[in-house]
Amino acid sequence: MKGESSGLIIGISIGVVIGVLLAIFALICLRYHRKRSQIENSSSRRAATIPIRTNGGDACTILSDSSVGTESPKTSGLSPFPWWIGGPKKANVVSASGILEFSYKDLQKATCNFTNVIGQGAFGPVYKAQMLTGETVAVKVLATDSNQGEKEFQTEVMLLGRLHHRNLVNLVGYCAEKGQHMLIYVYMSKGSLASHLYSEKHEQMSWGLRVQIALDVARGLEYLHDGAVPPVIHRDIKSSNILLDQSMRARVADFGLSREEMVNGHPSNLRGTFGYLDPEYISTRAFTKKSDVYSFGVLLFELVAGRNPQQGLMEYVELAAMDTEEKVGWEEIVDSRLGGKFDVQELNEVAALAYKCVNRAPRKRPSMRDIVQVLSRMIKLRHERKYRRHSLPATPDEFSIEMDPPDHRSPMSQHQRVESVDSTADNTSFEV
Ligand SMILES: Nc1ncnc2c1ncn2[C@@H]1O[C@H](COP(=O)(O)OP(=O)(O)OP(=O)(O)O)[C@@H](O)[C@H]1O
Repeated sequence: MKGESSGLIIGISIGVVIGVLLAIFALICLRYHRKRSQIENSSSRRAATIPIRTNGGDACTILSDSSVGTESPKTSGLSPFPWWIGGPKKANVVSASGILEFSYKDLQKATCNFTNVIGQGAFGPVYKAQMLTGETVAVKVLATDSNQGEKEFQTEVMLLGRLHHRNLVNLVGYCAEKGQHMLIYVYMSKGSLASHLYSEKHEQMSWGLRVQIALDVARGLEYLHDGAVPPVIHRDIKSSNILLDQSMRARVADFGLSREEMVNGHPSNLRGTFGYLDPEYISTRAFTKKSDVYSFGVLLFELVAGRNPQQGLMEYVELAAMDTEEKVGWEEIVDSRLGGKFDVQELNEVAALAYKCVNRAPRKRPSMRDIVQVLSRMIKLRHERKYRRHSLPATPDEFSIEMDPPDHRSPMSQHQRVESVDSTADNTSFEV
């Protein structure tokens, strides 16, 4: 009798254990299917809503529409962040916007316990992170004293995640753990335009490169103003927010972040950076696309003159403008470090364009689309001149034209560059 009852107890126990195991298994299967369909939904939702420009070479190659698969990035070769395949398990959850969520632990490892500082901004420090796959990203840790709540942060990430362009420093992921908010961006190995303009440790930038950078920035802004849905106003265009990649192509950083300009540690109710701020915005407090155009105009003058807008650049420009006649006479302000190696006509056109951008009356300023047309036409003409020079004997005054710096880009990216010049060929007749 005793033996029978203990047999019964053992039988019931085994039954219960098997039952529990089966229930756990069923739960795991259910969760797996739910997660899979969630990822599929988010991917297809994203594919349908991301405003991706396909004209010319402007479509982003990192997170483009075609790179978004319907599988989890863990297993799919069509991951929105392809190099992450096979990375640590917890780190690649896809959020609703299609942006990857990284784990704090992995970022801690990748940044050598947050010691690889590459910069410090008003939001907080920026770290270089070496991922296990060998890829490098930049991790921006947002200040913990920020008032931004979890929900606002997720909303911001979702909004940022929609914006992709080859002239933007694209957001690739985020981390919201241990009370920290971090944004993970494409790593720009050559640092900021400001450091190239003002730091002794960099080589001087040629005139040709400066115009190319201006066009890259203009294209990034044109996308934000006219390509993104809804449109985005940058609000803080300045040389430290322009970052350069390995081949010195420029991308606009820090777009879409909500932040107030701090004065002595207190919010000033103004957003942007002194020296680049549209005077109209200062008086009306209304920031428009044309306020970005104003800041872009200041940036153009900065590229021409190699002077810091926070150290009297615009006063210097206003003085010089007294001796100019639209597209004539701007040589006076050119950066002496160019050693006279610049195309006089291009210089005058760029300066005249910049002067239109900083017009006190916003409606008289050109749009970013107009600006892209003027700059791309200038580069196209330069290419044509270069081509002609190769096929005809050079005339004496052509010797003063500065050649483009040698292009160290890959054959693929060189091809894209030619495409981007050609893509504007049909609509380059606009004159600002
Ligand atoms: N994606 C990136 N790749 C490489 N370096 C970066 C990247 N993002 C930022 N940095 C570096 O970190 C620095 C600080 O960047 P951050 O955007 O936080 O501040 P900032 O633009 O310099 O100033 P502010 O916050 O006042 O706008 C940059 O100047 C740059 O040198």
